[in-house]
Amino acid sequence: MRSRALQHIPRVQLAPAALRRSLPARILYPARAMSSTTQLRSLNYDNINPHVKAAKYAVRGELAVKAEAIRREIEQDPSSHPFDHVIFANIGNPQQLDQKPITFFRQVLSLIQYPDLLQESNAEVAKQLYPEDALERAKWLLKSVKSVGAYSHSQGAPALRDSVAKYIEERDGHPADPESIYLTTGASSGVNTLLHVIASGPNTGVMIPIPQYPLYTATLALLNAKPVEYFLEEHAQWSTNCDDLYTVIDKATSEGTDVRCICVINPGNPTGASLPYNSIEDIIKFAAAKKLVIMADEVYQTNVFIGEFVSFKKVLRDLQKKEPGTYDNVELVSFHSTSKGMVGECGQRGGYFELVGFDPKVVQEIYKFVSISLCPPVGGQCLVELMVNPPKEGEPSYDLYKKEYDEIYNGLKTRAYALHKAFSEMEGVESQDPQGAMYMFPTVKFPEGVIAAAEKLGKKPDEFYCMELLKATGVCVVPGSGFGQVDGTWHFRTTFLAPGTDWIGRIVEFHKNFLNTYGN
Ligand SMILES: Cc1ncc(COP(=O)(O)O)c(C=O)c1O
Repeated sequence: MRSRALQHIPRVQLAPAALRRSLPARILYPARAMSSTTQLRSLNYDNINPHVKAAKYAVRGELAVKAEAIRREIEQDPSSHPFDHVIFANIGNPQQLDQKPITFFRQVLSLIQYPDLLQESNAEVAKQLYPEDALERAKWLLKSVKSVGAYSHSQGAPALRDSVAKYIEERDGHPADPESIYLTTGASSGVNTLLHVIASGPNTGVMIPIPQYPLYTATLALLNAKPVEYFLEEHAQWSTNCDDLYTVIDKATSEGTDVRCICVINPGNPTGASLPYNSIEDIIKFAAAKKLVIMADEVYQTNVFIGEFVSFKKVLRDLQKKEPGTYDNVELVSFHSTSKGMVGECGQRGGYFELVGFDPKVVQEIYKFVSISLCPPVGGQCLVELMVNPPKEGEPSYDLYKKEYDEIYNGLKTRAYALHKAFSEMEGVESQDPQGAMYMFPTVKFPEGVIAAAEKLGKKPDEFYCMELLKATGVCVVPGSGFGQVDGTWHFRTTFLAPGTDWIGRIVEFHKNFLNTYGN
C-alpha cells in the first residue's frame, strides 16, 4: 500500500533514478501530474489571485513571446527564418533598438558606481577619461546620496528632488515644491502608487483614454477597480472630445460607479497625439466640475514633433491665476520618466511624480505607501537628476550632449515620417500625422477574406495580421486590440525606434502579399 504522501505521485516518478533518466518526459510527468492543479503544491491556476489572471498586458503578450522564440531559433540556426533578426517594434525600448545612451549620463553614472575613480590618487587617470563637469557632477551626486548602494529617503534624495523642482519651474514658469515630488522606479511605479491609493473597492471608476497604454487597464484589473473608457477621436488626430467626457462620466455615475479620476496620456501612447493648450484647459475644467483627480502621464514630453508640449501643471497654475479660487482644489499628479525622450534609459528605472492640490492626510498615506517599498533605485534617481539638469551651454560636455540629443531626436522624426509615408501607400491603411511619442497606430481595413481566415484560427483579424507579419518579416508589432479600439475597426501599434528604414519596406511588401493571399 502506498503511503498517503505518495499517492499523488505517478508511479513512474518513483522508479529508480537510472530508469527515470531514460524515460521521456511525457511518460514521467503525465499531463495530470504536470498541470498546475497538482495537489503537491499550494498554488494552482484555480486558487491564485483572480485579479492577476484578469490583467492583460498586450505589449509583452503572445506576439512578444513568439518574437523571442524566433530570435532564439535564429541564434541557433541563422537559416531557420526568411530574415536574419527580429525587430522588437512592440515596445518603446530605445536602447534595445540601438539608440545610443547619452555619453554625459553614462560617464556620471559610471563614476557614481565606481567612486574610487574620484579619489585623489586616481585624479590623473580620471582626468584622461572624463570631462571636468562629469567629475564634478558625480562628486555632487555622491555627496547628495552618499552611495548608490545605500537606501535613500523613500521619496527620493532631497537634493535630487530640488533639481526636479527647478526643472519644472523653468519648464512651466510656475514654482514647484520639492516636498511634493516623489522619485520613482520608472513612471510605472508612480502610476501603480496612485491607482492603489485611488481604488477603494470594485465600485471605484477611473476614466482612461481608448486607445490607452495597457498599464492602466492592467493595474485597474489587479486592483479590481473599473476602467471608465473615453474614446479618442481618430479622425481628428486622436484628439480628446471634451463634451464626450461629460457624457461618459454621467453614464458611469448613473450606473452606480464612483468615478474618481481621469487619466490622460500626453503625448499619447499608442496614438502619439499631443494635446493643445485649450484641450488641457477643458480637461482641467471638466475635472474641477466633476471633482476628479487628474493623472497626467507626461513621459513623452520631449518626444514632440508637431507643436509644443504643454504640461497640465502649467495650465492648472495659469487657470488658478486667471480665476482665483475656482481651481484651488483640483488634484493633479503628473508623471515623468527617464525611459523615453532622448534619454531612453528604460532599464535604469528612473522617474518621478509631482502632486498638486492633494489633501495632506492623503499625501501622508501616499508617502506611507511608497515607503513600504523603501526607495526607488538610487542610480535611477541620479539619472533623473541628470535628465532634468543636463550640461548647459559653455560647459565642457555641452556640445557633445547637444549633438547626441539632436541626432536621436532627428532620427526618431525621420523614421516617424518614413513610416507615415509607407502607411499612406499601403492599401486599406491610414495613419494620422506623426505628432510625437514613439509610436504610430495606423488603422487597417481588412477584407472579408482576412476576417474569415482569422476567425477560423480563433483570432481577431488584427492579431492574425500581426502574427503573420512577425512570421514573414521578423517585425514584431502589437495588435490594436491590446490598447482598445472602436468596435469593428482594426489597428496595430509600431514604434519607430528601429534603426534604418529597410524594415519599413518589409512591412509594405508583407502587406501586399497578405492581401493577395487573403484578400477575397
Ligand atoms: C504612456 C506610458 N506611461 C508610462 C510608461 C512606463 O514607463 P516607465 O519605464 O517609466 O515605467 C510607458 C512605457 O512605455 C508609457 O508608454
